[in-house]
Amino acid sequence: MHRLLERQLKKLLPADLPAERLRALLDAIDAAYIQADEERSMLERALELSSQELTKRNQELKQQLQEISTTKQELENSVSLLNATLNSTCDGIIVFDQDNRVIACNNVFLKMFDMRQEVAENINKHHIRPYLREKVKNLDELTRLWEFNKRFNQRSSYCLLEMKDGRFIDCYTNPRIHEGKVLGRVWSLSDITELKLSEQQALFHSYHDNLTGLPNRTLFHERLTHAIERRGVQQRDLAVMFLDLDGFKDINDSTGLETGDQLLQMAAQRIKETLPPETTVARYGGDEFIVLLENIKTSFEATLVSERLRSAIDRPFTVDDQTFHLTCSIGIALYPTDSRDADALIRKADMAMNHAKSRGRNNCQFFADEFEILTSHRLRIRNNLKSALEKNEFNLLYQPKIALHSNMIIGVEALIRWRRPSGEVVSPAEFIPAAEENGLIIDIGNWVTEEACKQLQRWGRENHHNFSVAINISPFHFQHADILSTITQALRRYSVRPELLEIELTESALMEDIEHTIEILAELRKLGISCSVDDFGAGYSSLNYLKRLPVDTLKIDKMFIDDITKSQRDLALVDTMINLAHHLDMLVVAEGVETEETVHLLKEKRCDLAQGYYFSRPVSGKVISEMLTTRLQDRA
Ligand SMILES: Nc1nc2c(ncn2[C@@H]2O[C@H](COP(=O)(O)O[C@H]3[C@@H](O)[C@H](n4cnc5c(=O)[nH]c(N)nc54)O[C@@H]3COP(=O)(O)O)[C@@H](O)[C@H]2O)c(=O)[nH]1
Repeated sequence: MHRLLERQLKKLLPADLPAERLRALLDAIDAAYIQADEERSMLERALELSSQELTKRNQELKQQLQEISTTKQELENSVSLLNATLNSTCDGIIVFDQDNRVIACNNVFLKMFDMRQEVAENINKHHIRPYLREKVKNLDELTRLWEFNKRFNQRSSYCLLEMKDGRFIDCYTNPRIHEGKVLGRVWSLSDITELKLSEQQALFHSYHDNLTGLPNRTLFHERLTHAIERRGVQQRDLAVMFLDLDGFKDINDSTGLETGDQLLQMAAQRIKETLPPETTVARYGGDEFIVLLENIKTSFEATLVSERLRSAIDRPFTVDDQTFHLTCSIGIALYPTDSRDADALIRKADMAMNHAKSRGRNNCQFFADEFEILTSHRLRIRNNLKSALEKNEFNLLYQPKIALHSNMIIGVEALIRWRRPSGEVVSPAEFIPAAEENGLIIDIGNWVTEEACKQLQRWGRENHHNFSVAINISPFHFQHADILSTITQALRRYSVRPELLEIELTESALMEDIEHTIEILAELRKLGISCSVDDFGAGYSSLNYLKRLPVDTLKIDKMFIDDITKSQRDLALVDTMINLAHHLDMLVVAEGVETEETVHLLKEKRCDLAQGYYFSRPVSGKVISEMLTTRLQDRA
């Protein structure tokens, strides 16, 4: 204790205060001071400590604030990046949390579903369904996807939405997974309408014919196969009808492709309209159509349908003020009678159609087993042609052409024959079409040219000059081979004058590529080789082409000549053809003359030349030599 305080206390306290009590008092005061000192220093210490703590805390808080601000900045950056990303994709995006609440969606999504932002944000599973029902056609598909997502919440899933407004929307969903826990789902939606439409278009084109819009042969085959499968259960019959427009190629060749196309479209429409709406009608090829009749009870039903089809095609067609008359040939194969197999039914209906055609067109024919034999015969012919050429099984016969005013043979038509080693003679009417199919017609045509020139040389050596040979050139040969060089080489090889050779071309051959034809005929004419139009009137005769073509002779088809003695109409037609040819400075040959009466009438009508069994059947070159010698002797 401070000495001054101690002295003051002693002065104030009674002097008789016992020393031990004074001591105790002073000690107590001393102790109180010491304690107060201690407390003060403790307080000071405490104050000092809490100030340090506050400073530290303050610093920490500052740091935390800094961190929060940085985090906020980063968060804002991320959100803006996320929004920019969401809105820069072409896909609609919508993100859900685990309770199916919308967390985010982009503008594409809003536009896709014609939805406002606040509506999207408040979507929940209760009101989304009626909303989607209004827009989505195949809601079942979406329901299926939701169920799948619920069951397999860690998997991605997909569905295609068909919207009621015709759009197609592709939906992909992916789970949002964090540390193994599913936090929700991200849906990505793309509008694939254009893709889908072009896919549908491509699919349509692969199953339909471009020109007529009818199913094509692939689709027909599929439908027939399905119908056969269903038949197994239902036990009802089917009919496959093969329909081919008669002589359509000639029309196409003479009028041009555009008119031909329009006619095909009109014919397709007529066929469709004639049949019940559920019937499958397909375009099988150029002018071929095929029909599938389901649930027929008797073959008579098929006959009735084919009659309806034939009369529908029989009505005149008008294209650009031009009227066309078409007919068709129909072949029918029945399930299960003719076959239980789709390919076989089509093949047999085709065979029956070919048979209907060979019976004179505008016909309907049911399949019969013997057609298969006929077809295989045709196939055999086709396969044997090559070796026939190599083995020299062909020969030429010659049919005289008579000048009606003088009864003299002025030339011959060369007609090919095929004599098989067995002795069987195959008619050119059978093997020429087969040779045209397999391309051998060019080799055969070249052989005929060579052989005819060789024979002309022989006749020349026998002093039969000024006497021409006409050779038949097939359309395929004329259009696809270098006919000019074949002919000039053969003429040169056998030293034959070009004026002695004539070529015969049918109307269809002449019209196939008219400009090319005119060019070649002009070249031939320059060389001195003449040309005649064979079977005039049998094809689709166009006076327009006659005017333009450099042809010298017109050969009237046998079918017009046959009846001129009985039919005034036919006689009038032949008369008109003769006059027409004369006006165009052409000679006229009547084909297939068989009677004296016919010859008489032809002379009356001033026909120039005639050819036919009345004068002579086709005979060998040797017989022709004899004929020429006899006539020369007769004249002498
Ligand atoms: N590309 C080639 N085609 C040829 C060749 N040789 C013949 N052919 C063509 O084959 C078809 C059938 O010919 P073919 O059996 O020889 O019959 C011809 C005559 O024999 C026959 N004809 C002649 N006169 C009469 C008759 O009075 N009555 C009667 N019933 N038939 C008769 O007509 C055929 C002549 O036809 P066309 O040539 O049309 O004038 C036939 O289309 C031949 O063209 C060949 O080498 N190449």
